Amino acid sequence: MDAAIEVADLRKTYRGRRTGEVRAVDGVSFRVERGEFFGILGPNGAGKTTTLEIVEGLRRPDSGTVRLLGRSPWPHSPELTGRVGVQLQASAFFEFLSAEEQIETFAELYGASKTRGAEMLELVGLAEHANVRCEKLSGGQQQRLSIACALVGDPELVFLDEPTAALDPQARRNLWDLMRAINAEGRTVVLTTHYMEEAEALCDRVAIMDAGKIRAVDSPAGFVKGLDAPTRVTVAAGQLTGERIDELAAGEAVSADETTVVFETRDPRKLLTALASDGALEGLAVRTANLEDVFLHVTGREWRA
Ligand SMILES: Nc1ncnc2c1ncn2[C@@H]1O[C@H](COP(=O)(O)OP(=O)(O)OP(=O)(O)O)[C@@H](O)[C@H]1O
Repeated sequence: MDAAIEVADLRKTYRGRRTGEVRAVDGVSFRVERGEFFGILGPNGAGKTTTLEIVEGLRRPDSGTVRLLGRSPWPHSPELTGRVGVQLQASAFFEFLSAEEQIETFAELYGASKTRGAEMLELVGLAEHANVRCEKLSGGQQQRLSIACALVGDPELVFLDEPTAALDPQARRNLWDLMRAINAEGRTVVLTTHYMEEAEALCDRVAIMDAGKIRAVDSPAGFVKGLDAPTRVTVAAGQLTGERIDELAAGEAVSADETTVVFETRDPRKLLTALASDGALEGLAVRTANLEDVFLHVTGREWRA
């Protein structure tokens, strides 16, 4: 079976009078398997949206090739229409339509039934707001409606471009559950995000993008493991003697001041067991490496989303 997406050496340069030349996409290649939850993670301006638009067939690259479910998305391929769902920005809605009218418009476009439209509103938790005009929906509700519209044609592959941008934490978590459910149904999901924890929580694999290039692709756990970074274990000072601190550090890095003792260990389980038996767990905080550390390692720059 063909891969869901195969992208080879994509390039796109924008030329503006004020901005000059911007190499938005600068030699991007990646492959997404069917059923995968694939993330493109990068700070603002990294080139995520441009990449996605090219892959979706909405924008033409200067060079490079894209295969979407085994076909070229450019020029427009009618065979891909129902098979691929693209989440449009909520601002693309007709604001005077109700949620129900909006999804029915999309359903018609994709040749889906009105019933399917109603089911999708139900799925994203908007059934009770079916008669509310789009402009009156909250930000989170509009994002959910745009996801419902992307799903109405029953696509195999769904593109979501920063779906949780500007949402409050609760609305974001709700959308995470929805995205997980969409993927669990067997659909391939491609998500762009500049939220580290979102990529970490949802994606099977993540492409880290910066300045028009994909710097690395791996699973979140694979990235962190590859870093081989120590775990930082912090406890409140005053619970351990200096001698005991050295003993527990067992030759690994440790720092102490008046308020805290910070161990950097590659064997956190052993250290935590020892701290527990010493009764020295007050103020305990454990921090393992995360994608932020990975970004720094991969790009040489601090994360600046
Ligand atoms: N239509 C355009 N004309 C000129 N420059 C553009 C255009 N669209 C994007 N750019 C520039 O190309 C670069 C990549 O933008 P793009 O929107 O693809 O990045 P992004 O990673 O999606 O960022 P964001 O999260 O801010 O949308 C940026 O420097 C941006 O200013």
